[in-house]
Amino acid sequence: SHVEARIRHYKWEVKYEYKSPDCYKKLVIAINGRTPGPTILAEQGDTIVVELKNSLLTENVAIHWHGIRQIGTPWSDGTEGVSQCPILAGDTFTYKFVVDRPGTYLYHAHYGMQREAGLYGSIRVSVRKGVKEPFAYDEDRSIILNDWYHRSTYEQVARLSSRPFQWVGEPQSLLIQGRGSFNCSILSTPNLEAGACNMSNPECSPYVITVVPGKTYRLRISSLTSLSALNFEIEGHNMTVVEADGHNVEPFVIKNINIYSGETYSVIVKADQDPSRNYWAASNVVSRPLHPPTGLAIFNYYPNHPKKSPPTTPPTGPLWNDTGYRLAQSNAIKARQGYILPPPVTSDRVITLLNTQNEINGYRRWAVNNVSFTLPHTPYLVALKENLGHSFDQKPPPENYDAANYDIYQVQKNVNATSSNSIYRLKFNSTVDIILQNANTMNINNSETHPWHLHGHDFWVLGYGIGKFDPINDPKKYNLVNPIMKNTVAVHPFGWTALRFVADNPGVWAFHCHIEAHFYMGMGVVFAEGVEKVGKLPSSIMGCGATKGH
Ligand SMILES: O=C1O[C@H]([C@@H](O)CO)C(O)=C1O
Repeated sequence: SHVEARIRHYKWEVKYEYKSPDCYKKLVIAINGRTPGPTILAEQGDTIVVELKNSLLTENVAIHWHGIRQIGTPWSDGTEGVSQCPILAGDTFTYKFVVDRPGTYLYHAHYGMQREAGLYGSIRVSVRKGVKEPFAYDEDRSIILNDWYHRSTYEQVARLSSRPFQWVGEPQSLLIQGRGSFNCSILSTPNLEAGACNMSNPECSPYVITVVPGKTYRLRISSLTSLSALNFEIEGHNMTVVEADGHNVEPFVIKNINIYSGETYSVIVKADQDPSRNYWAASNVVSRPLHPPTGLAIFNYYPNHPKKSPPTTPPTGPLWNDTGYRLAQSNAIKARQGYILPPPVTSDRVITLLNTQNEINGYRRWAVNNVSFTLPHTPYLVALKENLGHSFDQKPPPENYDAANYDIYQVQKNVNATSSNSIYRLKFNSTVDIILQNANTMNINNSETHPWHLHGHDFWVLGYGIGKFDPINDPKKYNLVNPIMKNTVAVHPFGWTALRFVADNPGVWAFHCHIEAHFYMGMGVVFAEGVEKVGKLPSSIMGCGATKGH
């Protein structure tokens, strides 16, 4: 039977407010007074309308709908410099798009480094009424994991753009659904003025997941960290992974889950342990040696008091440098039987992207194939669709690097890079393979984890490896049988990840490292396809650069 799709209308006001998510008071960017912002709850096929008022007073904004492909509405992707001009302070902008598939998605700021100021939230799209999911549960909960910095986003970008380079450092705390606990006693006295840090502030009491003994829970766990790769665990409980980035996964049971910024997972957890006590739900940083204390929430068995501390020591997570452990989980994820969308067996084009840390005029940058990404002042979508001439670099970025002579285990001999508005023009409906190749940073014996996120598409994850990608032998090992489709995937230290996607969504789409500082420092590219098929652009996305007065 035909079910009428609904319009879900939201009115949001984006505003700076003082909040204490981890007990330390700072300015955050809130939506209707909240961080994380309101959860968007919808059903497959619904239209989401978000009327966004920018009340930041002196700052622009843009919001990206992470995992939503924006088919037919590329101007609603919310990516400043790519799909729209920024929303000016005082202006109201309306995002309108269809959530065409069920699953767990996110939204967050996509302008400068505003995401890390707290502008983010969940999108949960349920199956149409009458449609049965291949797994059962009694309750459905969304939990966003995050890391948290005490410096303002202005200080962060100023540090990253300074010479000599000033790294943003490790976050001060880890948040679970917007709550963390910073140890105020380690602050020097002057910072304590006016109660700037108060560990008994109710705003930073741990998030509580209340469960009824014997019931089964679908927990939608996602990460929007600025920097950290995380491992999440519910003490004493196994988790069965059933969904990743909106796709059903062949179920697998794990004790804890590695999750990278921009990823979403659904896990099934049964409240089947000793109900006389509570348990810790914990997030721990992996892949970096220095890290903030464990992020803690309480897995509360009803009717115990939700604030009753579990009697045990919280889980500390796996060894931070156990890449093999994380690689094994990456390899364990397969598309679920009955839900497999097989990839085309061959591709039309292979683009290899070497990820390196570089310098330009002494400024620290990240680059792919030695080209560091900068956003143009005129959004590509408008520039291409309206033929606004040379408002961005026309020179195609490199499709490869000198693999035969490049040692991924050494600091690059010449760290100097160039910069560009790197845009790859893809033939409409062509099949494209991307090989993401990781390498040593500018520090000896160091390679980091990079979660890459693609806008406007899902890609098949064909394979992972450690070491340099072998273009002859590694493709023979690709999983073309039941690869999972995702929109965000990890590239492990000194490793490679191979992806395939079909360029079938008219528009211009960013593809970038989801680490906030790394994209800001140039770790990204842009894909354009079928722009001539894009409908009439709304004038509301214009008003900057060459689009002024257009
Ligand atoms: O971009 C980065 O800079 C630092 C470090 O390499 C600076 O030395 C780091 O860990 C990053 O991810």
